[in-house]
Amino acid sequence: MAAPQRKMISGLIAATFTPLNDQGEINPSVIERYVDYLVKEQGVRAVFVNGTTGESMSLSVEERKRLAEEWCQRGKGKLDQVIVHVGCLSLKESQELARHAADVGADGIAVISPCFFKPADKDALRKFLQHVAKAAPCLPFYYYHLPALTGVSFKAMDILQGIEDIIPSFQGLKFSGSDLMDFGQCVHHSPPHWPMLYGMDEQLLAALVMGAHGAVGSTYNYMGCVVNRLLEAYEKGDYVLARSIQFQTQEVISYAVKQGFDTAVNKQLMCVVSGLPLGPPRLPLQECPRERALAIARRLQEVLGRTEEGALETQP
Ligand SMILES: CC(=O)N[C@H](C=O)[C@@H](O)[C@H](O)[C@H](O)CO
Ligand SMILES: CC(=O)C(=O)O
Repeated sequence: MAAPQRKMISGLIAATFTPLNDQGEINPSVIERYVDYLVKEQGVRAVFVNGTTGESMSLSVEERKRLAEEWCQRGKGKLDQVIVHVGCLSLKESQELARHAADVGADGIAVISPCFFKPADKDALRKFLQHVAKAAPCLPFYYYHLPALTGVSFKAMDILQGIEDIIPSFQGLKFSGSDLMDFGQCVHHSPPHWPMLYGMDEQLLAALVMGAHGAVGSTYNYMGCVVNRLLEAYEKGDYVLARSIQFQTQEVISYAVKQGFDTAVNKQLMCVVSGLPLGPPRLPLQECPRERALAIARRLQEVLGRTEEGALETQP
């Protein structure tokens, strides 16, 4: 069965954090407020749930199901799309999550490569993806390319080539790598209705030039409103403004990197900026000192302020 036609996803997609309570249990009750925060405060209307940022590999299958369900339910009428990442080390678990995502009304599923036993070649990975996709044949399927974390670095282009023949529901790519030639080849050789989504927030503008339709990232949780202006400027052909906004987000991210930016720090930063009680990360990640997140938040505040002024300065 072919996947039904849905509106092609574009623009910014926030890779969501997983709310935990102080006991370290998932806390889905925060998700309703989280949705409202993204929509109202960040102008972000699409989410990528249970990915890297959501610490999916540290969650149980049951927890991932509960979170996917809550995001789909709470997002109804508010979010344009809820994409659920269902990649696991176990094919069976990925299939179970794919079926579940279809049952709870997700708009798409994404899968990374297994990364303990790694696929020996691109065909092994393509077969793995195919077997997951088959469990939810009506859901648009995205390949999530994340070589730095999976250690699986076949060219995304080699995974995509002719993939619609083995995965009829194949629908696009989330490319979290820095190889813009590979990304460009994916754009060049894919049908125009496959969204090509870029995942390194610090160099989104370069990916837009290369043909990205949108972006999935962690920083859109708290810099979505700023990066939306980058997208607008790019659409209008104001590359000077687009670049100055990208430079500003780079300043925030590079400052954060100097403070030891990882998913734990990122989550704490989101708590500080949004006021949402997202709780600690789960082991093996460890909570970062609040002072560190506050310092990054302050930098962010300064830079976002400058973005406003910078934007005004370049207006005609
Ligand atoms: C590995 C990882 O989590 N990547 C995120 C999503 O793809 C990004 O949004 C980064 O957090 C961001 O680009 C900052 O480096
Ligand atoms: C950032 C991203 O795409 C993820 O959390 O998976």
